[in-house]
Amino acid sequence: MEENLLNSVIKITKNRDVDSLEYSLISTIQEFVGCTEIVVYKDLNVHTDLTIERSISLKVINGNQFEWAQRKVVDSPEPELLSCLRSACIITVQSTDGMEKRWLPISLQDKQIGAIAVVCKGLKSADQVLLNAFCRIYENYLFILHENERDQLTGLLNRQTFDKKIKQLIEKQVIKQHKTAKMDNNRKRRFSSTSWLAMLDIDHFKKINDSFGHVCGDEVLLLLAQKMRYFLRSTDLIFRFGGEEFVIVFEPTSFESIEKKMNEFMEMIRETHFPFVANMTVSIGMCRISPYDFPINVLENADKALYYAKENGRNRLCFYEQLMENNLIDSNDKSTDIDLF
Ligand SMILES: Nc1nc2c(ncn2[C@@H]2O[C@H](COP(=O)(O)OP(=O)(O)OP(=O)(O)O)[C@@H](O)[C@H]2O)c(=O)[nH]1
Repeated sequence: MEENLLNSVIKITKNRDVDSLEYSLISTIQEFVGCTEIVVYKDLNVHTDLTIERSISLKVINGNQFEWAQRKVVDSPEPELLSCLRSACIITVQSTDGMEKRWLPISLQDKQIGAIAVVCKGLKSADQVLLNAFCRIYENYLFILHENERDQLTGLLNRQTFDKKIKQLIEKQVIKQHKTAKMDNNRKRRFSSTSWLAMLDIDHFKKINDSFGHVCGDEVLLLLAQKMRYFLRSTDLIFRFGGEEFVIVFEPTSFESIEKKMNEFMEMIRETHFPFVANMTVSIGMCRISPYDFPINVLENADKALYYAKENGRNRLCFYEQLMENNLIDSNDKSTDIDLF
């Protein structure tokens, strides 16, 4: 038992990203505590209202089948989950059939950021100790990973995390493509939307820095990051690539909807009163993410579209595929300066 426990701690702390950490945590709780359901909830904290996401969950069906579910925003969180988040206390509810549901709070730098919910058949005190200990190990390790994955100024994902996240997304698309290939045509149409990548750069940002200093420039960057988190879906991935350049990876959707969404976003930025700047605008280059793309090619395509937007008036949204179709850029053009890590 002790050796198994040590091995499970080693397994948890071997992870190098938050998603795999949560997967390990749930598997370990299941192995040592034995629950019928385990869910990791996160408070996304992007809107003034609470926005809760189910980060990952495991359900045991018929005693031996496991059903994993991925990221999803929870529309109506249970009152016990909300109490757990607000009070930072463990909440337990017992039902008449002997089942028990327990919510354990998770904090990061003294701030409640989520909770782990488990459903079990009455927990012995040794199991309760174990469960608490696993949650604390997860919490400590989450802090380290969080520091590694996030940009210090804006709290957005950093450049180093991009490669790993986009590889995961492309892998998922390949699997989905294989599944879609077996579907009939009507269902295929519904599933045919692709993911998109946007590269966004503030126009004339240097002027803000030069006129008001870097601290004021930083404040503008911070406010823009908040606007992005507020405007975009919690499942879209937002990275700060450094300086005044941001990259967004969108969930699969049609060209029409992403174009509409990004035009609305640009309009919102134009209408926002940023400190020190009368009218701040951004330029955006976008491209599709296809299942067999290499991450660097996707970045290059978006960068070419962004370069075109900058060279042709700024304050514009340009799609790589449209520019190519209209022969406005050349696919062999090597004008981009993307870092290869
Ligand atoms: N405040 C602040 N400024 C930064 C940071 N990183 C880079 N910069 C500044 O961002 C500015 C980028 O300037 P340029 O690349 O010339 O771009 P621009 O002035 O936005 O012009 P266009 O992109 O062509 O519209 C430079 O002044 C950098 O010093 C940062 O973390 N904080």
